[in-house]
Amino acid sequence: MFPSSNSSFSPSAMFSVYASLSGSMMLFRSMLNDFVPEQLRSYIYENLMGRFFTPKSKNLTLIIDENSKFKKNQVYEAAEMYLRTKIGPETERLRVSKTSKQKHFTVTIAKGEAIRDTFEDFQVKWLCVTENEKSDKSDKAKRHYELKFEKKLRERVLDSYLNHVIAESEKIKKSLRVVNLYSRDVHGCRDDDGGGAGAGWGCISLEHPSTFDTLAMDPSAKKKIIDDLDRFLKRKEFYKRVGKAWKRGYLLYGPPGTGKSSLIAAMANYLKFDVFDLDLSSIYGNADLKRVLLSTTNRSILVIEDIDCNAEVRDREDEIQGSGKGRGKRKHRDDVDDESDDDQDSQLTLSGILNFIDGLWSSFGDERIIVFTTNHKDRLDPALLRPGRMDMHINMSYCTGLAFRTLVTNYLGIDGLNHPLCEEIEKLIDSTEVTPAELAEELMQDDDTDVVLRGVISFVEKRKGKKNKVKAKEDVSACKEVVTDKDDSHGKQSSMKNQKQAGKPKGRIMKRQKLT
Ligand SMILES: Nc1ncnc2c1ncn2[C@@H]1O[C@H](COP(=O)(O)OP(=O)(O)OP(=O)(O)O)[C@@H](O)[C@H]1O
Ligand SMILES: [Mg+2]
Repeated sequence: MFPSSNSSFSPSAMFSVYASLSGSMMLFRSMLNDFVPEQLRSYIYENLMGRFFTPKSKNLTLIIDENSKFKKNQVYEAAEMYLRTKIGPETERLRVSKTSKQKHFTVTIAKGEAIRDTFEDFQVKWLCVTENEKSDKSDKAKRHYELKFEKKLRERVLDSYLNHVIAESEKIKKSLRVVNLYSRDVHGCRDDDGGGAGAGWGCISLEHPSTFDTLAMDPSAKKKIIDDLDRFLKRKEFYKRVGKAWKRGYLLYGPPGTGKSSLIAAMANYLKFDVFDLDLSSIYGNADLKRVLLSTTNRSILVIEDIDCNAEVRDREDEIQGSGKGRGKRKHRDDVDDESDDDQDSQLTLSGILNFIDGLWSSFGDERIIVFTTNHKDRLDPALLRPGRMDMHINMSYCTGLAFRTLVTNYLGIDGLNHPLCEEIEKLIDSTEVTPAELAEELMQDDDTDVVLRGVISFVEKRKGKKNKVKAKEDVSACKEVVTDKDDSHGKQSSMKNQKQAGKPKGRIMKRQKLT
C-alpha cells in the first residue's frame, strides 16, 4: 500500500495513501465505538494509544498526598509550610485563614497555582491540586501537591531536596510557634494545637517581650548562656551516649530586679519552649509533685521561682535535726530510707524534688530545662548546690556599665557609645550597686534623652553617697565595738560577725583596729 522508498511521490499517490489511511482509521474508530464497551475504550485511548503516540517526557512528577495511611503526611505538611515562603509575584490565587487564637494570617497557595523553586543548581515546580473525593458523600476536598522536576534529578530530589523542605519547614514552624506560659492557677488553655498539659495546668500565651537582645547583662555572660543553650539542643545523642537524661538545670541567683525572670522569658523566647511556672506551695506531697511534673510537656522550661522561700528546700539542719520548726513534716533526702513510702508520698520533701532533677525520675521526657531562682543562694540547701545538680549557676548581679548600654538602647533608642553622658554613667555604675530594674525606671522618666541621662546620674550619685554613708557608719560602729571591748574576745567575735553580715572582708576591721 505504501510507495517504496525509492519511488517518487506524486501528489495523486500521496492523496490516495492519505485517503486510504484516514478511511481505515474512521472504520477502526466506528468499530471501536460500536463493539467495545466505554471503559475498555477509554483504557485503550489513554494507555495503549497514549503510550505509542505521546512523546516520552523528560520530567518526573511526585504526588504528595495530604494523608498517608489515614495519618497526616509529614512531607505534605512540610511542603505546605515551606511553600508559604516561596510565594512570588507570579502567584495569582492564595488561600488566607486565621483562627481567633492565631497571631498571624496563614497564607497558602490555592488550587491550580504553581510555584517554582530553585535548590542548589536545579529547579523544581510545585503544583497545588484539589480534587473532589467521589466516594465521599460529604464532598470533602482531597488535596495533594505535585512536585515536577527532570527525571535525572530523582535521587537528588528524594535525598536532598525533600529533606531540605522538611528542615526548612521545621525552622518556620519554630519561628511561628506561640510560647505558652503554664501555671496551676490558670484555667483552660489558649493552645492552638489543642494540646497542652493535664494535672491542673492551665495556660496563656507568654507574651513577655524579653529577649537576649533586650536583656541587660554582661555580654560575655550572656554569650555563655546562649552557647550553653545551643549546645544543649544539639546534644541529644551525646546525652544518650553518656547515660544522662536530656535536661539542663540553671540556678539564677541575685538581688531583686536584676533580671532573673526576664532571663527566663528570654530563654523561652529564644528556644520557643513553653514555660511551666510551678508554685511549690500548691503541691500536696511527693506523689502530687510526680503527677504534676509528669504532665508537663517536652521542649519546656520548668521554673521554680524564689526557691529559698520554699520551706521544703532550705533549713536542712532543721530537717536533719527534726527540730519541728516550720513544717514538721519536711524530710531530707538522707532520711528517706527511714520513712515508709506512704509517708513520703503525702509530704513534699527535698528528696522528692531532687528525684526529678537527677534521680530515677529525671529521665522522663526530653529537652527539659529546669530553672530555680533565688535572691539568697546562701540560704539554699547544699544538696541543691552540689556539683552536677544544677548545671549552671548564673549570678544576676547589679547592673554593670556594659549592661547599661543595652538598657540605653532599649529605652532611649540610641547607641550609648556615642553619648558623652553615657560614658560618665557607665563609670559611676561600675562602682555602685544599682539594679537594672531601678535604672529602667529612671530611663522612663522623660522623653528628652539628656534630661533622662542627667536624672540617671543624680540617681546613681545619690545611691553611691548613701552607700558610702552607710559604710562609714558601719565602720565607725565596728571600730567602737572593737575599742570598747578591746580585751573581750567575745566582743571581737561579735564585731567580726557584724562585718560579715554587712558583706565586708575581715581585712577592713584589722586596718581600722590599727588606726584607732
Ligand atoms: N537584666 C535586665 N535587663 C533588662 N531589663 C531588666 C533587667 N533586670 C530587670 N529588668 C527590668 O526590671 C523588671 C524586673 O525584672 P525581673 O522581674 O526580671 O527581676 P527579678 O530578678 O526576677 O526580680 P525578683 O527577684 O524580684 O523576682 C523587668 O520587667 C525589666 O523591665
Ligand atoms: Mg523574678
